[in-house]
Amino acid sequence: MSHLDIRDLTVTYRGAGGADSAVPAVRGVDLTVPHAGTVGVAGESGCGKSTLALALLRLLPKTAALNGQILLDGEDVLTMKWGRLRAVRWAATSIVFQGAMHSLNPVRRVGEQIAEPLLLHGTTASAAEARERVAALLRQVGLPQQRAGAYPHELSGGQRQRVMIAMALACEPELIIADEPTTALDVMTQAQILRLIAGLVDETGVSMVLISHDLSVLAHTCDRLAVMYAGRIVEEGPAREVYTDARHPYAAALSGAFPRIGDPASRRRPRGLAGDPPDPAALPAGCAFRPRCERAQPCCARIDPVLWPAGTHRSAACVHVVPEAPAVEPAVGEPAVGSEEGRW
Ligand SMILES: Nc1ncnc2c1ncn2[C@@H]1O[C@H](COP(=O)(O)OP(=O)(O)OP(=O)(O)O)[C@@H](O)[C@H]1O
Repeated sequence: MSHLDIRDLTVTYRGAGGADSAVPAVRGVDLTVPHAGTVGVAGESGCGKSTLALALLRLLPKTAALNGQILLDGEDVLTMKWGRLRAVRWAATSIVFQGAMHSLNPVRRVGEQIAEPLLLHGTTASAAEARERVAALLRQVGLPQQRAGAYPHELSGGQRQRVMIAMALACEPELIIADEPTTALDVMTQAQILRLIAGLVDETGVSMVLISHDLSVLAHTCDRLAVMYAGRIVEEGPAREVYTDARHPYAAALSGAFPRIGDPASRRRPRGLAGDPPDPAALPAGCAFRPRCERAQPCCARIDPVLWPAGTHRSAACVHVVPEAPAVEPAVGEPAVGSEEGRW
C-alpha cells in the first residue's frame, strides 16, 4: 500500500459572487507517494501547489470545497473525525511552510516552540525530556543547541528555516510536506537547506512531498516529479527524466527556464515562457495550456487532455504526447512476427 494516495482530488474556492466566481484551484489530481519516497510538485505561481499541500492535512479555509480521496496509509483524510485528524497532524504528518518568519511566533524562544508539538502530540512527558529532545533536534538540523534560547529575530533566514524543519521532525512523523521551504533564502543557503532535507530523508526514511516552483531543485532532491498547470498535473514521472526530457510542452518550458545545476556539459541558456497562466476562474476551452503552447493545434481547443502513459512509469496530459507502442505479444498458436515459422 502507498503511504499517500491522492485520488481525483478537486479543490474549489467559493467566491463571494456565487458559482460564477468559484475558483477551481486543484482539478482532478491523482498522485502517489510510496513509503520512504520523495515526490516533488512543481509549477508556476498560482497553479495550485499550496492549495494541494494544505488540502493534504485539511488546513484550507472554510470557503474551500474538497472532493476526491486523500488516503494516508489507506485512511481517508477527507472523512477523518476531528480527533483523529488532530493526531495525524504533527504526529504522523507534518508540514513546513514557506517563509519561516511568518510561521514562528516572534515573542517566544525557538526552543519552546520546538518543544510545543512534543508536549502536545509526542511521547515526551516532562519539560526536562523535552529540553533534551529539542537540543538533539537542533543538532540534527545543524544548529548549536544553545540557539534554543534565541528569539526568531535573532536568527538568520536559513537558521529560522532549520528551526521550522526541527519542529516538523519533532514528533518523528512518517510524512513531511514541505511547501517552498527555501523561498526567500539566498542561493547558497537554499542549497544548504536542500542538502539538509535530502540528508534527513535518507537518514530517517521519512516520506516527503516537496513543493517548489523550481524544477531543477526538485530534480536533484526527489525520486519522482509532478508538474502542475492550472490546477492539474500535466506530467508525472521519475524526477531526473521529467527534468531532462519532459514530454509535456509546459513541463519542457518550465525545465528550460532554469539553468542545469551540476551539469557542466550543458551549455543551454535558460529560456523564459511567454504569457501568464490562465485565471482559474476563467479557464480557456480545451487544454488550459493552449494559449501559451507552441505546439497548439485546432484540436487542442476541443480536447481537455487527462494524464495518459508517456513512457515507462511516466504520464503526460497532452494530445501531442504519443504513448509508446506496447510490446505486442503474439496470440497463442500464432507465429511470432519475424520468426522462421512466420515467413513464407
Ligand atoms: N483562500 C483563497 N480563496 C480564493 N482563491 C484562492 C485562495 N487561495 C488561493 N486561491 C487561488 O487558487 C489558485 C491557486 O493558488 P495556490 O496558492 O494554491 O497556488 P501556488 O501554486 O501555491 O502559488 P504560489 O507558488 O504563488 O504560492 C490561485 O488562483 C489563487 O488565487
